[in-house]
Order: sequence, then C-alpha cells, then structure tokens
Amino acid sequence: MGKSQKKTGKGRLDKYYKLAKEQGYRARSAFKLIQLNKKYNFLESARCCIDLCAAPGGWLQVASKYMPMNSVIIGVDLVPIKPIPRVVTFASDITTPQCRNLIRAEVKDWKADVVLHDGAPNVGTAWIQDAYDQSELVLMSLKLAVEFLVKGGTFVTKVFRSGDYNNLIWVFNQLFGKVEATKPPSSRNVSAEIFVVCRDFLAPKYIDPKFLDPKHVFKDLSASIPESSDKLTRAHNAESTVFQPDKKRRKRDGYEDGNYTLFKSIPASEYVHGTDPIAVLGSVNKITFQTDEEKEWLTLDITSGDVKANCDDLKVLGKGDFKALIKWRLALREELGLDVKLKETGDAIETVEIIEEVDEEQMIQDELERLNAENAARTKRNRRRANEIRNKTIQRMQLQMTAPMDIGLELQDASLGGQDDFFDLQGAEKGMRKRGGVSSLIGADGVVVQESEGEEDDPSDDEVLDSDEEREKRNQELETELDGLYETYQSRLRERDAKFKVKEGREKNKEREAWEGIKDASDDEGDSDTDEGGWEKMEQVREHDDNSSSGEESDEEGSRPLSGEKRSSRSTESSRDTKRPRLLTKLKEPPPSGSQASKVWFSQDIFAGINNDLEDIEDEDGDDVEMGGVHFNDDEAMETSEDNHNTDHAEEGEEWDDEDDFEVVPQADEDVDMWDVSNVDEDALKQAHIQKHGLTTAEAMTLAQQLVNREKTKTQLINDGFNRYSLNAKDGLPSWFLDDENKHYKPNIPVTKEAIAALRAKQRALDARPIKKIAEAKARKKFKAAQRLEKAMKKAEGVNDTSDMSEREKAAQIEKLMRKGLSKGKPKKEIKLVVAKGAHKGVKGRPKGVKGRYTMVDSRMKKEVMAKKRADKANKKRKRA
Ligand SMILES: C[S@@+](CC[C@H](N)C(=O)[O-])C[C@H]1O[C@@H](n2cnc3c(N)ncnc32)[C@H](O)[C@@H]1O
Repeated sequence: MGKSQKKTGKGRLDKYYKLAKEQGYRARSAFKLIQLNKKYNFLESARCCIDLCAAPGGWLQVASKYMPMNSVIIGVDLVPIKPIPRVVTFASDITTPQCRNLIRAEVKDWKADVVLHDGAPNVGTAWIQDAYDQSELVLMSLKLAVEFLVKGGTFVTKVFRSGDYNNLIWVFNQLFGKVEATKPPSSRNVSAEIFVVCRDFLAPKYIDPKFLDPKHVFKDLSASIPESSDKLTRAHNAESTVFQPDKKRRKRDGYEDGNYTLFKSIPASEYVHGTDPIAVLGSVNKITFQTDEEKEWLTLDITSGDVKANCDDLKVLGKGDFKALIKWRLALREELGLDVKLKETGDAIETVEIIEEVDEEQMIQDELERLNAENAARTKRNRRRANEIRNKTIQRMQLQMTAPMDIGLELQDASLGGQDDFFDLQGAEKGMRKRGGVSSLIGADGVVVQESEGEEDDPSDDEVLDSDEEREKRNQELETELDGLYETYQSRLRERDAKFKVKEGREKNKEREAWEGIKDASDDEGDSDTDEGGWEKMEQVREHDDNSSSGEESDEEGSRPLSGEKRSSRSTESSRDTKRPRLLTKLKEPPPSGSQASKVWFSQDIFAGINNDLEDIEDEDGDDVEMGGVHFNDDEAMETSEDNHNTDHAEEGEEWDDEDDFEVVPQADEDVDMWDVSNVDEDALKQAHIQKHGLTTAEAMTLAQQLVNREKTKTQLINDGFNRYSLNAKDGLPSWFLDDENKHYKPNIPVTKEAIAALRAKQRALDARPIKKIAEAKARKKFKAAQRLEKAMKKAEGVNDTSDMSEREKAAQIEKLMRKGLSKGKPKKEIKLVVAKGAHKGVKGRPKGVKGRYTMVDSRMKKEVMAKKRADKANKKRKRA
C-alpha cells in the first residue's frame, strides 16, 4: 500500500491510527486483537500462539504483550516481519506445505493454544475475487489451525461478509464448541470484515479433508443439520450430512424446490377445484386435460375452442380471454354442482335484499337530495362559466380592446331593448345591472375592481341558463359582440386620431385591397335593410352619419334599423361628437373597402384636370362610368373628386377653418406614399438608423447593390412592390389573425451571396476594432514613441553640430541616441516573487539567496488578493445598478 493512499483512503487517520502510533503498535489492527482478547480472554492463558498472515506484526506485538512470559509466539507472512522481542517470525505462504513444515519445525510437538489469522489476500482485484480468496485463505488458516491447535484451543479469524460466510461458519461449527462472529469497535464500519472467534476446539480424530477443501465447502451447503446430533458424529459423517443435505436450499430467485424450469402447467381439475383461480392464471403457463374427467370437460359445450386455446397458453391471455377462462371455470363449477351452495347463498342474500322494507319517504328524500345536489352543481358550473366570461371581458377592457363606456351603455341599451340576455348570462347581467353595469367594475382610476368569489356565489343569482348548448351559443354570441366592440373601438380611434387615420389609409394603399366597387349611396340605403346587417350596416350608417351634421344624426338615429347596442353606441358617440372638436369632418369618410385604392389611383396627375368635371360626368341613371379606360361606379367618381379636392387643398397648404373641424394632414409625395406603408415616424427612424449604422439587413444590402450595379431600376423595384402580399383583403378577418399575418406573411425578398459577404465583412471590421481603452492605450504608446524619437533626433542634431567630436565619435553617439529613441523606454525592473514556504516560511527580511527586488507571496495572500478583486468587482456592479 502506498503511503499517500494510507493517509487519505477511508479517513485512515482515525483515533486508532493515532493510538497505534502513540503506543508503538505497527498497525492500527493491533486494537482489533486487543478488543477481541478483551472480550474473550484467550491470550492471557495461552502458552503458544501462531499468527498466520502477521505482517507488519501488530497482532504479534499484542500477543507478546498480553501472553505470559516465556510463551511461544510464531508469526508467518508472505512478507518478512521486522523482529519483535520473544517472537519468531518467518516469511512463507500459509497455503503451502512448506509453511506448515516451518511451523511444525518451530513448535515441535507442542500444540498452540491460539491460532490467529488476520489475512487479507491483496488489494486491487475485483471484490468478488477478493472475497473468494479471503474465504480460501480462511479455510487454509483453519487447516493449519486444526493441525496445530490443542483441544479446547481458540482460533480467531477474519472473514468477509460474502456468500461463503455461512458455509465457513458452518464448518467452524463442526470443529469448535463455540463459534462467535464479532466486529470489534476498531474495525471500520465500512469494512466488510468480521472476526470469528472459534473457541473450544473439538480436536476430532478424523476430519474429512472435504471440510477444508474450498471446492467442497463453498459449494451449496445445508444449514439444517439436526441440533441434537453430536458434533463429533456429525463431523465424522460430514459427507452424508453436508454434501447430501436433507433439504435443498430454497433459491432466492423464487424457484420451487426441485423445480428449476420456468414453464409450469397444472391439471384443469386443480384450476377448477382450486380456491384461487386468479393466482393460477397468473403463475401457470398451461392448463392440461389429462384425466378422463378432465378430457370429458373438453367435450362440454361451455368449453369452446377459445377456452381450449387459452388453456394452452395462459401467458398470452388478453382481458377478454382472461374473463372467458374465469367464466368457463364458474360455468363448469356450476355444471359440476360445486357452486350450487354458493348460488343458493347468493339467492338468499338477494331475497333478503328484496324483502327488506323500503322506506318510501327516505327514498323520496334521497331523490330530492340528489336532484338538489345536481342542481347546485349545475348552478355552480354555470356561475363559474359566467365568471370566466366576465373576467375575459374585463381583461379585454384592461387591454383596451373594448371601450368600457360602450359596454356599460350597451348593457343598458340591451336591457332597454328587451334583450335581457344580451350579456349572455342572466346571472352575470343581473349582477352587473345591480351594480350599474360593467362600467361600475372599473374604479375612478380605471382600475378594474375584481369581485370576490363570495359575491359570485350569491344565492340570489341562482337563475341559471337552460342548457349547455344554449350557454355555448350565447358565449359565441358574446364573443362576436365583443369582436364587434373591438372594431367599434378601433373606428373610434380612427375618428379621434388623424394620424391613425392617415396611417390606416396608407396601410390600405399598401395592401391594395381588392376592388369591390362602391355602391350607390341610395343603393346602400336601400340594401341596408335587406342584404346587409349587423356590423357592416352599422359602419355604413355611421359613415353616412359622419357626413351629415351632428344635429341631424341624433334625429335620424331612431329611425335606423340598428340593433339596440349599436344604436346606443352610435347615439352616445353622436352626442359626444357634438361636444368635442372633430379633427376631420367634411371630408367624406371612405367606404370600408376599395376607396383607398381608388383614391391612390385617381390622385395621379393624369386625373388632375378632371376633378371639377366629375359631377358632370355623373350618369343620371346612376350607371357606372368609364373614365380614363377604367371602369368605376358613381361612388368612386364622387370619392375621387373629393379626394382630389382634398389633395389640392393639401398641396396649396390652405389652412382649414377650425370651425369646420378640419385639420389638413400633411401628405408626403404621392409617389412615395404608394410604397411608404408604415407611418412617417417609422420611416424617419429607419432613415436615422441607416444614417447611423448603414445598411444592416441582407435584403437592404441586396437591393442597394442591385441598384448600384444597375441590375435593377427604380421602376422594377416599384413593380416588385406589387405582389401577392400587397393584395390582401382583410375584411372579416379576426384581429389576432391580422396581427399574426403582419408578423409572418411578408414578402420574401431575395438576398445575394455578395450582400451577405459584404455584411459579414462589415461585421468583421467592426469586431476587429479594438475597444476604446485599448485604442487609447495604443495611441498613447505611439505618441510616446514619437516623442522619444523626436527627442533623440534633436539630440542627434546637437551631436552632429558639435565640432569637438570626430565624425566617428559623432556617428557612434548618434547611433546610441537613436537606439535609445527607438527603444520602448526604460525596461521595467523585474520583481522576483518569493513564495513563503519551505525555507522561506516565516522569514523576516530578505530571504536567503534572493537578490534584487522581491515580493514575498503566500497562498493566503493570493486568496486574499483574489477575494478583494472579486469584492471590488461586485461593489462596482452594485454601484452601477
Ligand atoms: C491485514 S495484514 C495483517 C496485519 C497484522 N494482523 C498486523 O496486525 O500487523 C494481512 C497480511 O496478510 C498477508 N497475507 C496475505 N496472503 C498471505 C498468504 N497466502 N500467506 C501469508 N500471508 C499472507 C499479507 O502479506 C498481509 O501482510
């Protein structure tokens, strides 16, 4: 064993190690023998002791200490043992006859009182192998012990807990009167070693060699030798008792005695008559039909082909097969009359059940309770759903998806219009009405006030929806309504915010929505009652309203065929409109689709002169008009004229009268407008970004390169702008879908390798740029070098000008100066680090043999410096945060 291993392994430096050191024992194992002897007192009376595997001699030291003077102590080991007073030692392998002869030569005709064995074969091989060798060594030591021990003597041996342990103990028991296994306190718990103290050696006249033969001992041995039998006799009859055991050991892996096969079959009668059919089916492979009776069962109707097949292989039973086999067994038992009694009992029980007096009142009561419970559960479920919907609505309001005021008003309106179920859920609606509508849920500061669960469970809200279907339907309606409300909210935003309106207009330009034609105003009105309804109708009416005066609006409202909530929102809006200054009024609101496209189209210069003629061109019959080769209807013409009208004003920069609630939204160049799909700010931002960082995307770089290399013209680029992504109709699409489309449904602009290479090169150049600090340091260095050179030059000039020096001297001097000027300044003086350990440990002043500048360092200092650096860094970070 290496020294380092000894010190580090298993925490070896324990108290016994120290004690052994203190008391001069060669090994800590000495204490094991001391403790064993303390318990069994075998050393004090011993006159002769043989220690097998004794090196380095710890046990021998103990024996020499505890055994009487003049006693014989012999120690044997593979390795030589350093001499110990009163102890005879020699090196030998205890498994060899040579060792036996050596011992014999030493003890002569004496017999040993004690034979000790603390052998450990070696270290490093696999545990199984170690354990086996150990057991073998034990048996070898036993062989020597039985040869040299006196009758009544003691054999102490170390055994490892392994599969052979019991066998060894069994053998010991055959040869000794008392066998005890013990683990002295000094033996480490982690060690598998156990010490067996075998006392009262029986010294039989004949010991069967098989007792001491590992091949036989470590074979399967019986543990059941009759206690009553005389030990000697047993020893004499070892072969018959040990090697032909009465009862075979039961295998731990569950084999039955004598049956080492995995396949098991049982006769059908056993299955049928047995009490645990399930266990049979679970543990057996096959049910056989061998007896006449069993064979007869096979002919019965109940024994179908399936049953037979199932009986053949029980390991592959499915659920159905299993059931079939159980049923078959029951049927067969009935057939055989085995279950008659049981059946009768069952009947009797049933009869008892039937004749049991039925408490009618109790039944009614139970039924009532059941119904109540069901009802309560349903109510609770409904209320929970109502609550979910309400929370959803509130959440929408919080996300500003729905104008809270609208909801409140709509609610009121709905209730006025007799739409009691407007909010889908009566309970919820009632609750809200009581509290003044949803708007009441919102505090003065706009924070939504959540209701407590307790309130939800108010028994007064017990009215529930009729059925799940109805509730579902209403939920859907509510969803639709809420979507509508979201649209309203958006349109309100449009009206309020001129920028938003312009932006939206541009968005529409971008998308070049499909031309749907614009219906005649009169048609619109006429159709409104028949074809269209719901939200679109309301939108159209609202647009129409926008063009009329606010005073008129309120008057006309009542006659319009709008749903209650829409009417109300409109009327509210109208009343509000009268109060607040409107940003855009007289301009005709474009129809929901097509108008922007037409606006763009007709805003081209080519149509500039025909603005005023539009009315004239208007077909009296309201027919569609052909203009500039483009087919369009009356509405478009109207709109075009107005659009152009507006554009004119915008171009002229005329200030519109505030009273008219007009604010001219400055328009950029129309040509640019076509492609300027985002808002102006975004463009400005993009420009600023490009100015600052240059082109950063591969697409932009590709386009730029194509333009520079004249691979593409501006017109081509513009044409490329018309693609499938630009003709997307958004009508009727949910907002979430549109949001998603905005993110992902984008044209895939091609990128070229060259563009990517250019971008990479740019990035590399950026990466290669040193950080500010380094750049500054480098510049400083350069600057200082230049200064030095300048100084050297000046000096050189001075030298050159001197007349009292020869040319050769001058040259040498100048060279020296220039060398100095070009050098990196004064070389730093080296500081020697002296580690404060070994000879330098605890030295005050200059350590020996160290010249020049030095610094004493030690591991502690290093740790402290590191810790300080860490702390400083952490402090800096904290300050910054
Ligand atoms: C744990 S030490 C014994 C320590 C000893 N009891 C003491 O207190 O100093 C085990 C010893 O068994 C010895 N050994 C192993 N196999 C042996 C063999 N076949 N014959 C003799 N000695 C053997 C080893 O050399 C080793 O010194």
